Amino acid sequence: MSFFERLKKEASAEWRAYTEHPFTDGLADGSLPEAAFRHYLVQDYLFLIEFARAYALAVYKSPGLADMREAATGLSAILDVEMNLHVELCAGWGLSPDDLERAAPAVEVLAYTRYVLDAGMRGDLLALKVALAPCVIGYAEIATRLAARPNASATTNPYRVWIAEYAGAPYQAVAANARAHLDSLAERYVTPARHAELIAIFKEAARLEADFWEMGWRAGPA
Ligand SMILES: Cc1ncc(C[n+]2csc(CCO)c2C)c(N)n1
Repeated sequence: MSFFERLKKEASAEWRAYTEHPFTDGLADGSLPEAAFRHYLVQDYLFLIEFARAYALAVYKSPGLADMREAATGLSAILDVEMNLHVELCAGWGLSPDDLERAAPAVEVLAYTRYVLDAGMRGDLLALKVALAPCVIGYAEIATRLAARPNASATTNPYRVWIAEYAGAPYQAVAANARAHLDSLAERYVTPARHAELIAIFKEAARLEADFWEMGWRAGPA
């Protein structure tokens, strides 16, 4: 079993609560209230700014050049690709990138991003990549599941662009690379004594992902 599979198995309750959250079903069939999606997306823009810092920290924490390049690719995927999706979708509501940057961050954004940055600052690159894994690999898994649903790509589904972005080949390749890199780091740096520490980090990050969906979900009409 790969290191990533092992993490997922050990954290199966947290992983399911995150990847099968009702918010994701609402995206798949288009039933998610717009207010919920909008709140999520604005907060996610702020989240991505902080996540870019975590990838920059991964560059700094990299023992070798190959690790550094992998982290730099992740940084660029956020700043040059993923945030464009947010800017385009938010422009549809009349929100500019400046408006997004000026929004007040929700506690869920602060909790998650501070947790990941702290795990990376006190730990090594492997600990940081374990904290980043639910985010990067989880979204690929979620989008693949959603894209297979009957209404996911229907023109009547307002969330089809979001699903297509994360289910599409370019993003799936980013996630596959992240997964392969995590497994290779684990081969180099995991010792039996570290398992508990790494599983705890993975569980916590998955739990904070579920809280992030929950934040969006609560912003929809009751
Ligand atoms: C709460 C939250 N979790 C995960 C992602 C997805 N994501 C964040 S960084 C990154 C790597 C490359 O862009 C990916 C896929 C998100 N947007 N928001």
